[in-house]
Amino acid sequence: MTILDEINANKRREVAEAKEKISLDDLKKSPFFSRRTISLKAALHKSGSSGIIAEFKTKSPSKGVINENAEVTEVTSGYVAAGVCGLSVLTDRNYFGGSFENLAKARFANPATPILRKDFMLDPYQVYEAKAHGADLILLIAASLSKEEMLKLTELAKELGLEVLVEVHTQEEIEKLNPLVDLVGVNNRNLKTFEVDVETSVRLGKLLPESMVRISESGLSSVENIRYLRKAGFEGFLMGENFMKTDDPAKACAEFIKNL
Ligand SMILES: O=C(O)c1ccccc1NCC(=O)[C@H](O)[C@H](O)COP(=O)(O)O
Repeated sequence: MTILDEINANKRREVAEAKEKISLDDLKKSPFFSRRTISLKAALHKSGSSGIIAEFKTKSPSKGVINENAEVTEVTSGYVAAGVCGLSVLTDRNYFGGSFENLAKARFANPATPILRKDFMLDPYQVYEAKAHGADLILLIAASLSKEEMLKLTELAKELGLEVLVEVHTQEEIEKLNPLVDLVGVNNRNLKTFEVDVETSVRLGKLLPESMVRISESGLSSVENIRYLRKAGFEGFLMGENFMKTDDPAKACAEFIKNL
């Protein structure tokens, strides 16, 4: 069993429990449900965009505890002041220390910035949850879904006004993309071995449909990484640990963006 299999099995249990506690009708009553969402794609295409999508991530399966003191409002508003074009907030509690509370806090603090609900999405119920807690887009991990499942979740997200970022790590996973997908993220981290290789983005980037907005995810730690990936056609760069492992993630992010 890989870590992704384990996380997904746990997620299925969590979703079943959540459905018992909060009905779809209740999720639809959230004040966030009628909110107009913000496009990450548009933010990436704005002239002068840094392309950085900074993640609030306090722990991970590969690194354990990354930062136990970070406070979501302070860090995410600092990221926005630093010039990121989007935020990613983990909502998985067991493996990443995330929560819906963090997502809602980031939403309140950053009303004009696109926010990704970063979680392991397997069930349509989770798409409603994302909208109800203030997200603008969701992540679908191709390794966890069939082409048909991915299409259904994408259609629902689009219906609710959410953008869809599909994460791929292999050529076979690219075959699962559908025309409704807004952005494609190449994960540089192999979720079976945790090995990180930026060349994965360059290799798979060449195989992606021309029209797709490309995001490189994981293991990015230097300005040189970003320049190299920009030349390879990437417009977005999802970065978590590099900022979160410092005492002041927002300051680290500001210094990084200043040097881009
Ligand atoms: O980060 C992990 O250890 C991990 C393990 C299993 C599944 C997913 C995992 N990470 C999720 C992510 O996509 C990253 O948090 C994101 O790309 C940022 O990566 P990084 O900049 O390396 O923190």
